[in-house]
Amino acid sequence: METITVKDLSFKPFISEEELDVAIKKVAQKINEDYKGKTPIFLGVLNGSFMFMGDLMKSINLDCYTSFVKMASYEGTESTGKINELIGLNEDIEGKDIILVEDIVDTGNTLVKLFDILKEKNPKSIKIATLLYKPEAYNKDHKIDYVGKEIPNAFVLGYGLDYDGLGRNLSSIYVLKD
Ligand SMILES: O=P(O)(O)OC[C@H]1O[C@H](OP(=O)(O)OP(=O)(O)O)[C@H](O)[C@@H]1O
Ligand SMILES: Nc1nc2[nH]cnc2c(=O)[nH]1
Repeated sequence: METITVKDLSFKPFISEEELDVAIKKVAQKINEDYKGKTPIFLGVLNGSFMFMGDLMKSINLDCYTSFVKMASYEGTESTGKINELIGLNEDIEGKDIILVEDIVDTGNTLVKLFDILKEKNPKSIKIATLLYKPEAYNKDHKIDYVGKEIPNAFVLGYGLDYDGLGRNLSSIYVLKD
């Protein structure tokens, strides 16, 4: 694996496909144990989670539902400021066990917004599974239940994660070269 260039930036190899595979299977195994006998709804957060979700679900052996949501944020009026809307949730989640699937938790802003919106729909439980987690950047109190890999506070690319829309198709993770 070599250095790659995406637009104006150079990235170097960071997490190989093999390492990702091991991390994902570990997360799946833990979820399989924790949710034995339950029928959770896995909710992938688009766009970034599509690859993780695909590989994770192949190792989940529970009866489960699989769906995707997306956060859309737009400018409201002066008094309402930025409005965050959850789109794509068609199922009724009341009384259901939800597992939110993210590619990365960085500051935690996205996670907290999603959590607040979902909580209003009265699910039985909401847990978070993320492939990558940046502990140095995270500034929220919310517990992150399943983490594939902890990484330093650097910009990463590939396996669903983009730079300006590009690079999501890379099958491993790269990090910005300094
Ligand atoms: O913890 P945070 O600082 O909120 O960052 C994490 C979020 O950022 C990325 O999504 P983004 O908004 O870039 O959308 P995308 O998945 O479509 O790329 C990523 O997929 C997470 O959802
Ligand atoms: N591509 C990419 N998106 C992110 N969103 C939050 N953190 C990151 C990151 O390190 N890389």
